[in-house]
Amino acid sequence: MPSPRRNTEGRPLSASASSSSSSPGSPAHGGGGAGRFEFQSLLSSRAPGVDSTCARLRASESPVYRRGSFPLAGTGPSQAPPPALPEDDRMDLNPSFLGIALRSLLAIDLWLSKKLGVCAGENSSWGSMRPLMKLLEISGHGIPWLLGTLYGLFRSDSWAGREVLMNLLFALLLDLLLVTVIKALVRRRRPAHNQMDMFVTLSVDKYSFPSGHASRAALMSRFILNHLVLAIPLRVLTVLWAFIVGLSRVMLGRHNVTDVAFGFFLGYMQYSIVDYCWLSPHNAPALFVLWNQQ
Ligand SMILES: CC(C)=CCC/C(C)=C/COP(=O)(O)O
Repeated sequence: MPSPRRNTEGRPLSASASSSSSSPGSPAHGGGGAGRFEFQSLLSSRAPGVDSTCARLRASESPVYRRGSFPLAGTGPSQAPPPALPEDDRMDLNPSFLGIALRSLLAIDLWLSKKLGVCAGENSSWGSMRPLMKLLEISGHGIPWLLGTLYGLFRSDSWAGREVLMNLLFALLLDLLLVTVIKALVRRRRPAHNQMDMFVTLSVDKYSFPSGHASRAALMSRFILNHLVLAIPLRVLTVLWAFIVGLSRVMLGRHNVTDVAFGFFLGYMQYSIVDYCWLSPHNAPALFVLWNQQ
């Protein structure tokens, strides 16, 4: 049996007040009004203890209602305008709309990621491209970049070269650290269609947010563009490589689109940190002492 409708102070509304404005089937009444149910669920999801009647009244007290466009708007002269709500209650609706936006974004993210995961398995529609995608995966993996940087650092015979490579090493380690911390905090599972057959992973790599490959690719390409004087075609190729590494993560089914998008953003920002804290023999002599002794 439906509970009697109440005013904002919790007192039952008069029969005329409760029946004058809502009819079965109207969104306000709840008979088949899908919009109302969504609205109500949003309100109740924000405040778990609030019952549906209370949620309905909150809806009737929204600014939309006060402007007269909501079906619960009073029609009789006996109906006084609803009392003003405390500021907190009036603000309540906004986070719900943010919640809807976020949930919609997540739904689109999952749908798009599944659609793009065309190399997720050998039997997927683009399964034959999987070896190429895995090659791209290795090109953005941390191990080759770390080993290559260490090798260059110890082989370099110029101070300028050592300085750049020392900062590249710092950038790679910072990236590894930040991605590990965020993955451990967010703990978003990899897509269900992913096959966990990656080469050398850390324990946090069972999580997918953010994509470590995407962040490294963005970081490396910004680093290369800023510190290696390259011809235009090579610069274009560098940016293209970063983009394709990111795309290949979704095509392999390793990540959702938002993991890769955030990975790109993270890598981009990491370069700004590296650039701001740029290490040199002047501000970090201890790091370069090894070569001073040679
Ligand atoms: C073991 C080292 C040094 C790095 C791990 C690299 C790795 C496996 C990152 C995961 O990347 P995604 O988050 O894009 O899958």
